Amino acid sequence: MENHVIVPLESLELNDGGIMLNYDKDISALQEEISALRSRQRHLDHRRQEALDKLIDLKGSIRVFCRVRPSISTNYFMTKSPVTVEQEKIVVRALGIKKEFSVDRVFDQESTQEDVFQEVKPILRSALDGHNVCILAYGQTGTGKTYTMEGTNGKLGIVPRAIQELFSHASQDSSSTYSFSISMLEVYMGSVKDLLAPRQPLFRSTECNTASIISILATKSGSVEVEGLTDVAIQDLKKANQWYCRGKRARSTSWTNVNDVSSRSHWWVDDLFSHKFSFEQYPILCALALFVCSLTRITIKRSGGPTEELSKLWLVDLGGSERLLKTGASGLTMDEGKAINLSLSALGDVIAALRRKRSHVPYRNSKLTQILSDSLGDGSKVLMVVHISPSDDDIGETVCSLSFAKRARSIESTKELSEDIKKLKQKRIAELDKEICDAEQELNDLNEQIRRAEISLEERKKLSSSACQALSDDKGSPRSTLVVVGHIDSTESPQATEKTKCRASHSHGSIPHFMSPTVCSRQRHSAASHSATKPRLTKSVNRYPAAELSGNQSFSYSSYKNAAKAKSVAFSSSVPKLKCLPVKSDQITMSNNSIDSTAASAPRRRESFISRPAQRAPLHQHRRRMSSLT
Ligand SMILES: Nc1ncnc2c1ncn2[C@@H]1O[C@H](COP(=O)(O)OP(=O)(O)OP(=O)(O)O)[C@@H](O)[C@H]1O
Repeated sequence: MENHVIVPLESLELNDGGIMLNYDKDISALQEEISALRSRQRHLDHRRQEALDKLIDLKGSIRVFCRVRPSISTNYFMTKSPVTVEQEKIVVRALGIKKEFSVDRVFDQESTQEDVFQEVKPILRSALDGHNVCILAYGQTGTGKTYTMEGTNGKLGIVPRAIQELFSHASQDSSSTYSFSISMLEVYMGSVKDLLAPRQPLFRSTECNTASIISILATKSGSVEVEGLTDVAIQDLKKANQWYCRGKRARSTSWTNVNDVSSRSHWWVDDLFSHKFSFEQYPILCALALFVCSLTRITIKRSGGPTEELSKLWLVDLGGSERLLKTGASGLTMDEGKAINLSLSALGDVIAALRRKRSHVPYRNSKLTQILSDSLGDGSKVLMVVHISPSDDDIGETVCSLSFAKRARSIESTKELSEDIKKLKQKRIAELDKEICDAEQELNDLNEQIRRAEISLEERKKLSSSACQALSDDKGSPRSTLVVVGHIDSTESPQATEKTKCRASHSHGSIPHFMSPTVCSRQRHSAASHSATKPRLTKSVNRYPAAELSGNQSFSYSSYKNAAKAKSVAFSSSVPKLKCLPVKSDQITMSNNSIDSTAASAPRRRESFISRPAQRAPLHQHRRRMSSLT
């Protein structure tokens, strides 16, 4: 079986040393092109990052959103909701009192998971750019924190969408290499439980409990490490989802173990008298269900730039404490209530201190704020989604949650911006948005260009090594054939070009391309009918008498010099020159219908030549074999 190596004609250079394959030059030209594209890509990405930073800072690096849960009341005579919303404002009316709360964005009852995620997306880009990011869901139980963060099967929440987005971006960004890892934990009454560690039911025994307690360390560089926390490398989206689901299961399992409670959401109201647990158990269950903060951490490692960047994306479902008051819990439960209230109020204090740019930020006041301390402060981006219920019954808790939100964004709420400044701010935000959009568009185009250049480079490299092999491997691969593909005649029809392309591709197969009788005979015809090309051919060859022409379909070179000159006349190519490989003249036999000396300036068409370095078969032998086929 013969091996055919297709070589573009332009890659041949003939000089005193012989016929050259000049792939190296072509490869280095492509490498240079790729490196120029990459440098443009880095520059653009830097510009995009700067614009995004400015945009996020302008919008506020601590942003507070509010989401209103749809009404779930089945009461047809339900009174009008006390909560009304505007784009950036919530108004609560009760007992003739009207309270207004400003937030950065309100998601009303009709808003979808996609609407929420669109607002979250820019902050994720920030995490990929190397900033620590923290997204927190806060609110009364049953208001949709888990729905927003996790979602349901058909309506994915922020966490699965964020994971998808990270992987999707990583696969598109050819300027950097990203690696991700995931950790999941719960903070409960000042203890930390590792959700991805080998499973140990939290409440089965004291040993299990203590085994789950992990300490929090601050490193010299200022970053925070949760000592002993399982951190799993996630190579792809599928693995990421598997680990995320495992963490979620570990979380629900702990509740199931205690009480056979399948969900932490609505069970407590409906099941209060449903005989699932005794009245004595109930306050404890409430406390457990309400006061656990669930945290998912995605660690992002980005390399490819001058330095390796490491950032954390925290996705936090905060426990709510309000229901405790309604349950009349006492004893242990009240202690738990205090613990969670401490956590949440500590978080409020931290956020308020950061908003006011205070020099002292009280991170150490709770485990939660300690864990999040390097992701809430300077250079980090924080997003809190406060959840409220539209129901009249929950008015007290709604006001509590909104007061918390107000506290978190205290600077903005106390110092309202004038209309002019607001307009200027909006204008600048729109400009930055456009800048980011344009940069992203250009980056996508660049990515595509780089991808194509890399494919060409790979092809060149493969071709180069195959051609070298075919030319140099006299003994080892005696039957390898070099098929030279080049442009010759600008007058050939597109259909013929297609056929010759096809022939070139078929020459990879077991029948050598020059043995294809149909194409040859067609081309013989074609060459004969194109009498205009003949004089040019004769002219070019006549200038170099050593070049032998046989009929109108093939010729062979008997001297390198002549061949080199003939080629330079017939195919002076603008394509970068490739790797030089000396070959004896009789190793290459060119078979062709006609050669047009004007081809260099004419549009290219592909034509095939055959070189058989190993066999060194003279041209008449080729013809004999061809005729024996027909
Ligand atoms: N925006 C929404 N659209 C549709 N359904 C919602 C929405 N928000 C919440 N729900 C539904 O309301 C119920 C309670 O929501 P969820 O369990 O997310 O509340 P939660 O605040 O996480 O409660 P807990 O604090 O107990 O975990 C769920 O059945 C959920 O599907």
